[in-house]
Amino acid sequence: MKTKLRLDQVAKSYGSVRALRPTTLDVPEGEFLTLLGPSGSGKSTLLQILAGLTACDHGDVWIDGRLSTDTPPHDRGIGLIFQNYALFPHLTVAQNIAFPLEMRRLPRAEIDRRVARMLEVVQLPHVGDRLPRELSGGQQQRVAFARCSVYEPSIILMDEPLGALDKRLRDDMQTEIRRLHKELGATILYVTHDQEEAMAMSDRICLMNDGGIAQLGTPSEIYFRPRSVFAAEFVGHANFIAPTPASATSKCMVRPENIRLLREGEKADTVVDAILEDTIMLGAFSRHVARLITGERLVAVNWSDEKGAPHHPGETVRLGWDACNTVHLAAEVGR
Ligand SMILES: Nc1ncnc2c1ncn2[C@@H]1O[C@H](COP(=O)(O)OP(=O)(O)OP(=O)(O)O)[C@@H](O)[C@H]1O
Repeated sequence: MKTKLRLDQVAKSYGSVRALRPTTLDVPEGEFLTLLGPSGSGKSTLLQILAGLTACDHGDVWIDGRLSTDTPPHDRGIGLIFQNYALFPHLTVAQNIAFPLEMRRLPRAEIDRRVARMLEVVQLPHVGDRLPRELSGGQQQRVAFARCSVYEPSIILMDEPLGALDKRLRDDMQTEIRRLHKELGATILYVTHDQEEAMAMSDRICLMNDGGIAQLGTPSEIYFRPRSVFAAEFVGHANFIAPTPASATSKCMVRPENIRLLREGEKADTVVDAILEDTIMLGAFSRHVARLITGERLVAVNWSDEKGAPHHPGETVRLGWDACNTVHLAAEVGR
């Protein structure tokens, strides 16, 4: 697969603040890559360097196989969408979308054709004559996407584009952005600090911490095979368990759905006794919280069982998990 974007040992500091440690990252053409991480982990800095809006102190940026470290933003062929995607309030939706094409002095007929097509793509064919304030937040977001995509950038950078929207609208827009990604075939770099959003949307997730890449992998790899305590805790719930004497790692982890509340006589590679503190029935799943003699709490999420004996807080239960579901963690990966 052709590499679309490459960061080679790119680093950035603001005075004494190290916003980005020397970072190397390859993004293949057509990939949807999400930068996920806590506030201040360097996500926006990385995106801004790619966009050319911030200069890096060290390293190089390659776009489409061309050295682009010093290329000005408007010559990078990159579309940008940020959280405060300001549409021009005094221009109609169609005029907003046409704007980048007018800047590029395309013929009028070509502009009209592309604007009409983009309005179809974002499924807003009838709002071209409206002003932005006559649209809902989600519709405005789609217009912003149309304005950014209309000149067909092959790379689109999005920094928390759904941050300002409510949950329902976010869900709809996530689906919409995925659909547009497929339709346009663009390479998308997407910044969020919302792990569920990252899981739902990405081909790969670049998990960032403390100005560096903590882990790079598919959503499934990051969830099931986190390499560090940070990665295990940042994505999903992590049950930390004592490492076996033979293992060289400092900590081990099991996901809640891999810990079973064992029935009478049921076996598992590791079995521990615990006091059940709480059971919450969530529909298809039930979530159990149990305390070990050592005081640690484990969370188990199992299929709900209508016919099984009901569980009560305070009762002693047996929890079990299998060796293949035990993940060995290195504490300091990515630091
Ligand atoms: N212009 C600036 N001047 C000084 N420090 C900055 C500047 N921009 C970013 N920083 C610092 O660099 C670090 C990384 O910031 P960055 O915005 O890249 O993080 P982020 O992961 O995008 O965070 P958030 O999710 O809060 O947007 C932070 O410590 C931040 O305070």
